This record gives sequence, C-alpha cells and structure tokens, in this order.
Amino acid sequence: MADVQRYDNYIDGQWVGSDRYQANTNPSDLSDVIGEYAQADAGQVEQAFAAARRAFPAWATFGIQARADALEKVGVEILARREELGTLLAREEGKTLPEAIGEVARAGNIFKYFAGECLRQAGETLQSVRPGVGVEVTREPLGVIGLITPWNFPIAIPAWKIAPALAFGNCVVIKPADLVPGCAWAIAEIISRAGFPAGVFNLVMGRGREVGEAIVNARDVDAVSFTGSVGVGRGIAQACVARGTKVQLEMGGKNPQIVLDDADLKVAVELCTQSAFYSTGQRCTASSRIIVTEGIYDRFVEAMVERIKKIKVGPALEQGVDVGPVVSEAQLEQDLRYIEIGKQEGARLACGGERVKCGTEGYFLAPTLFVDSNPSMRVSREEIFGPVANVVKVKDYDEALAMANDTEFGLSAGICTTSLKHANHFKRHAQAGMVMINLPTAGVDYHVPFGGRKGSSYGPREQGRYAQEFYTTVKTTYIG
Ligand SMILES: NC(=O)C1=CN([C@@H]2O[C@H](COP(=O)(O)OP(=O)(O)OC[C@H]3O[C@@H](n4cnc5c(N)ncnc54)[C@H](OP(=O)(O)O)[C@@H]3O)[C@@H](O)[C@H]2O)C=CC1
Ligand SMILES: O=C(O)CCC(=O)C(=O)O
Repeated sequence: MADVQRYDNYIDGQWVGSDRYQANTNPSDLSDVIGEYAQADAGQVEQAFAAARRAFPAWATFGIQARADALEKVGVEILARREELGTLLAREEGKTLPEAIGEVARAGNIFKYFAGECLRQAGETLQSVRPGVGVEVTREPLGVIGLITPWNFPIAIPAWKIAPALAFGNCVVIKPADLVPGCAWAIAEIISRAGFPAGVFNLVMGRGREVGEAIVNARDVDAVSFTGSVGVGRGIAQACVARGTKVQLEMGGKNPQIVLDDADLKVAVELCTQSAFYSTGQRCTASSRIIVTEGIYDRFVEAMVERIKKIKVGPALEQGVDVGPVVSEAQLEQDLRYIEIGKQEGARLACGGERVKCGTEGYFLAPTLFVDSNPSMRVSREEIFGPVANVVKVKDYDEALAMANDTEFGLSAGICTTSLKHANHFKRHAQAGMVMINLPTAGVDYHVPFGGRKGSSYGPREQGRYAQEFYTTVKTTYIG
C-alpha cells in the first residue's frame, strides 16, 4: 500500500488532510486500491460551513457571466477527460466502461447546462391590484446547501446537485458516498482551478453516520439535498423539518415495467433487460417488477431467459462486459438475501441466483430472473437494488395498471405496447414522476425534471430549470 495516493478534503479553498484515511477499493478486483481518501470529522464539517457562510454574500451577487464561465470551465474539462474519469468511475463503482464514460459525459453536460441557467434567470413584473403600485417577483439563492450523495452515480448525482446550487448563487458543502469518493474528489479538484472564490465549494468525505449527520445538523445549513435509501432519507427529513430547514430527497423505487400482448416481443425483451440488469440493476430507476399480460407471457419469459443467458458479467473495465460487479460486499449480501427470500416465497428461479467466478476476486452476481411471482411477495414489493428481477402474469391492461400502481414508490413506470390507446391511458394514470413508453424505466435526460411521487421523493424536482424550485427562494417586491 506504500505507493497508494492520498486524497484530502477541500475546505475554504485549501486541501485539508486528516488523521484518518479510507481505502477506495475496486469491486471488480479487491486487490486494486484506487486511493486513500481523507475522513472528515465534525470539526472539519463545521469549518466547511463557516467558510461557505463567509463566501456566500459575495457569491450570491457575483457577476452572472463570471459564474457561468466558471461552471462552463468545469463542464468542458469533465467532458475533455471523459475517458480518464470514466475509467476511475468504472474502477470505483463497477459500472462498465461505456456506461461510466456515458455518466461522466452526462456530468459534464450538466455543468454546461447550468452555466447557461446562470444567464437565463428571469423574474416577473405584474401590476398591483392597488393603482400606482408595481409588483416584481424575483428569485434569490438560499445560502449554504448541504449535499449528500449515494454510490450508484458517483459523478452524475454530485454534478446535478452541485451545478444548480452554484449556478443559482448558493455555496456548497458536499459529502459523497464513502464507497466512491474518487469522482467527487475529481470534481472538487477541477472546481479548485475553475475560478470559484474560496469557500464557495467545499468537499468533506467520510461516513454518513459521522459526516452526513454533521451536515444535516450543522447550525449554518440552509437546505439539504439527499439521494439514497428511504430509511436514511426519512431520518434526514425529520431532522430538517424539525428545524425548518428546506429539504429535498430522492430515494428508492420499485418501478413497474408492463408488457402487453400487443408489444413487439424483441423490443420488450431488450428494454426489460436494460431496465433490470444494466448498471448491475443498481439504479433507483431500474425495474425489478415486470408485469406481463397472459397472451404474451410464455413467449416473453422464454425469450427473456435466452437474452439473459447472453449477458456477459465481468470486470467493469474488460471489453465486451455488459454487467459489472455489485458495488460492495454489503450490497451483494442484500441481493443474495433477496434471492433466498424469493425462493422461499415460492417464486420460480428461471435463471441466475448465484455468484459468478471471474479472473479477479470481485462481487460478481449472475443476472437473476424470478417468474410466476405474485404481487404480494417481498421480491415484488421491496427495492433490491441489484441484478434481480421478477415477472408477474396478469389478465389484461387494467390489471397490469392496478398492479403497477400498487406500490409505496412512484419514481418511474414503463409500458411496452403498440396500442396508442393504452400508451396514452398509461401516461395519464401511472402514479409515477416519470413515465416511459417503449423505453426502459432507467436512463434519463439531464435537462428535464427528475423525481417521483409517493415514497420515492420529497420536495421539489431535481434537474433542468425545475431545479430552481429547490435552490432558490422567491421574493415579491411591491413598488409604490
Ligand atoms: N435512490 C438511490 O439512488 C439509491 C438508493 N439506495 C438504496 O439504499 C440502500 C442502501 O444503500 P446505502 O449506500 O447504504 O444508502 P444510504 O442511504 O445509507 O447512503 C446514501 C448517502 O447517505 C449517507 N448517509 C448514511 N447514513 C446517513 C445519516 N445517518 N445521515 C446522513 N447521511 C447518511 C451515506 O454515507 P456513507 O454511505 O458514505 O456512509 C451516503 O452518502 C441500497 O441497497 C438501495 O436500496 C442506495 C443508493 C442510491
Ligand atoms: O436512470 C438514470 O439515468 C438515473 C438513475 C438515478 O438517478 C439513480 O439511480 O439514482
């Protein structure tokens, strides 16, 4: 471990070391240590907030051209380094290299998009109901924002929280997931050279129980944006609401993917494979709940199993690999536990279910499909967050729709059909924040709203111009 590089926190424009460092390990090859990353303590989190608070008044009124230029610079550099950063992402998280490069490109484009948003901020001018009085409605930054991000999108999710926060004039303290600090550190390093004043952006790495909680409970935090598990998200919401701190949560999903009798079978199989297994199923938009009408059910299951057998599982950086490893031992244990639960509940295991041996020691799991499941099984109701999906047979569209909506979540919902009538009806009646017609439930654009209903999300949407709802506050001015 002698030549493993150490990476520090970034506070008030300085790289700050720690007495504790955590190894960042490659889930495709446990002998590969990417680096050692500083673990912040509560004192450093406090310093980061104090620096952000000091920087806020000047940043809030910084010229919009200079703000846009700095964000544009970050986006351009991320895009220029997409292969290098994609390799880092694939190493630390386990996405395949093409997926990882795609995610890096998404992050670069997000910074460029929000560079443009700096210049597009607009208000409204109205007449007052009182003669001779004018009314203006404008938006202002909130102050200092705490950002807590998960491991499954190590660069895109930090980007889609950092970029709007800074674009709209806020200062930031971010804690990335301890499993994958490398990409967030790389963003911080780029930001450190892009022209932002000291204290505007701060990176504090470490465990959620320590650094995450210190962010949520910081005296100086004006708002918290979180993506991760339902349990942690709800705890953060309670702490924030108790203090009147604005909060935004993106959490789990149990996204339904309906396949109707009239679907194009090839299209249906391909998009269900994408939804369930690509990115190792580790997406809150993944679909592990495939609902199929009885006329196509047998043909669908047979074709799906054939397709899954062609999926190549292996190290994320190996050419031709479709599905990389599970991110960690804990997540692998969770996936295997659900596979056992599915078997005990009486779902039929059509393929997968076991670990896969590759040339390196890593957390490889075969894409797993349960069939003949029923909707009350835990594998049909609970988020697994791995390459594990199950298929349920229904009579017709009406039953499929009712089953799709019968969940505590509401992030993404998909339908595969050639019927315009059913597609239109589903678009209107699916209880989800995002609806996909003849497309996988996962895989979203960066310039349009992202978020869900029910237990999946809380607070305003992320991404695109809708991001301003969370990152700004509205002021109404009356002019006599
Ligand atoms: N919706 C989504 O996009 C995601 C959903 N999940 C779901 O969550 C499950 C568990 O994954 P996991 O990584 O443990 O998710 P967590 O919710 O634990 O982690 C998300 C982020 O929150 C931090 N965190 C953890 N505990 C606290 C806390 N008490 N206060 C403040 N921040 C905290 C984590 O820190 P750290 O991990 O560094 O300790 C991480 O940065 C998955 O199996 C999946 O079902 C997971 C990831 C993304
Ligand atoms: O499907 C996508 O493109 C985004 C998914 C996502 O944001 C998540 O899993 O947290």
